[in-house]
Amino acid sequence: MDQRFDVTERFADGAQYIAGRLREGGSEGTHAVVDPATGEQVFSYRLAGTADVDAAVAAAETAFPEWAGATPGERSDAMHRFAAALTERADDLAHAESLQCGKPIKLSAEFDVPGSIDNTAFFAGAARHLEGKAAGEYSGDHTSYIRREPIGVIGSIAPWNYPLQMAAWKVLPAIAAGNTIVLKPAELTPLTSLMFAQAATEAGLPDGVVNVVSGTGREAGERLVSHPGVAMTSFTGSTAVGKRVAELATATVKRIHLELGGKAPFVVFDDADLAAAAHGAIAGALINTGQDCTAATRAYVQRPLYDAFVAAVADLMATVRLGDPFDPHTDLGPLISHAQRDRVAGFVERARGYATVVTGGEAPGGDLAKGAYYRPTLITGAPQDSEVVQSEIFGPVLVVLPFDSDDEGIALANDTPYGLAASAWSRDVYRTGRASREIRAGCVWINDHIPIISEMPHGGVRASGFGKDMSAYSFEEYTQVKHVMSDNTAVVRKDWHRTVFGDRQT
Ligand SMILES: NC(=O)c1ccc[n+]([C@@H]2O[C@H](COP(=O)([O-])OP(=O)(O)OC[C@H]3O[C@@H](n4cnc5c(N)ncnc54)[C@H](O)[C@@H]3O)[C@@H](O)[C@H]2O)c1
Ligand SMILES: C[N+](C)(C)CC=O
Repeated sequence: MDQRFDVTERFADGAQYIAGRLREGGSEGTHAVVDPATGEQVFSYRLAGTADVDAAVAAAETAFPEWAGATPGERSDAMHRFAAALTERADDLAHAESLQCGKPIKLSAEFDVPGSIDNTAFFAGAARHLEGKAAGEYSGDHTSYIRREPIGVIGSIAPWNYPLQMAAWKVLPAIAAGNTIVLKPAELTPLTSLMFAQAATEAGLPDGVVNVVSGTGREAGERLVSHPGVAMTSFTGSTAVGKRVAELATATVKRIHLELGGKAPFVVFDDADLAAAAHGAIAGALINTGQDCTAATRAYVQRPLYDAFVAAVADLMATVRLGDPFDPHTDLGPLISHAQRDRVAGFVERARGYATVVTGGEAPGGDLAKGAYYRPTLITGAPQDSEVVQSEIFGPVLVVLPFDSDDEGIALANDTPYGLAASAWSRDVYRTGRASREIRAGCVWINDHIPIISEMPHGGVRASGFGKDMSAYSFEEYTQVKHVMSDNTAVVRKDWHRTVFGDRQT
């Protein structure tokens, strides 16, 4: 463990952040945050029990009227201060993110943290842009107008792969719109969500606007989704858990937003820039050790480029530097846990029975043996209906398959239950245009794979869920539209009353 960041001291009061202060969880259980690069425990905390969730929801309910009643400009000012507070803490945030996830520090410092700060600044601006239809006399006798209102207390649940970014994506549009929130990060990775909430308080957001409960899905998560005081559930995680969350949220008629798993295709047409595509495949497949919902997982390469693409990707994979996440030269850190490493290895071992493991397919030895590391892995020859092509592996594994016609490439890209992201590689604008129209996904990149930006939405279709994170679309997810219709005629018996009462005099 890196000694520059004393987690135990920082979270000595506990890992629940309720009404503007840290406190111990009330569950019987404890949970250890483990540095996956070493297997050593970083921090142990008492998990949130259902009473902690209830207390957090109560704090959010108490804070709601004042926060919802603040002007958009006041909320915006507070969120600009929030962005500044995060900027001051950028190094600590990057450090904590790498410590709890095993992410290379260059990824935390150059992607996760600045991206989250930029999101905060974006939603500070979005707070002042409430969209609606024009007010007007649509019936002739009445003036109609739209109010865009906050929903209430939001209960959000996040995964472990990008804990800070996920906290930002859940919290920021919600509070910009005037809601208050209870966030449950994954139990493996609570640290940066807690620091994010602390920064909100330090920036002057009222106590109870942002609360964090650190607990398990079964106990804290299910209570949060079922809680009668929570008006909306927003969830990011696996499709399997998302289905359970949807069931629970539906039982209490909550609005739901589900960001679920992915199995992104990477379609390379025969006129593509081969070197660019091979580099893009490495970056897209290996970012965050492949633990990325939008990671390139299935490369479909048109036959004339297929052999050269496989060779180029295998060569590049051999140059990827696995190592200490805190070494600025490290490209690939460990997986989140030894259990996740073993899960990934299980997919690869089973694939040996029906496909070819071209490179990788093993954990490294030597100094890295105690961490949850796994070598970048390239698989060919897997049938389209096989497990490695159809299931989300969530590790540094890329499967490459050939295709012949453009029709076939697009059909194969669409042939999994998921629809989160995809990319198409070609120099021909008609081919990439067709791919962007016909591939069923929430995002299609052209000649790139992975970049995201605060102004544009992220979210899936089909088994990848529904709803949007980031952008003005996400802001709208966290507001509800109310129609106000005001009579202007001031007569007792209006024309339309005859539709109900007829012409009789009463
Ligand atoms: N679509 C996206 O934007 C996006 C982004 C990041 C990750 N993901 C997905 O997340 C998954 C990896 O993350 P994970 O392993 O943490 O996912 P997960 O579904 O196991 O857990 C996600 C969260 O749900 C909680 N949870 C578990 N069981 C629950 C229950 N019964 N009720 C309520 N909450 C429960 C967990 O504690 C965690 O906080 C992958 O499938 C990945 O694709 C999707
Ligand atoms: C958050 N994002 C889009 C970078 C990756 C999702 O796992």
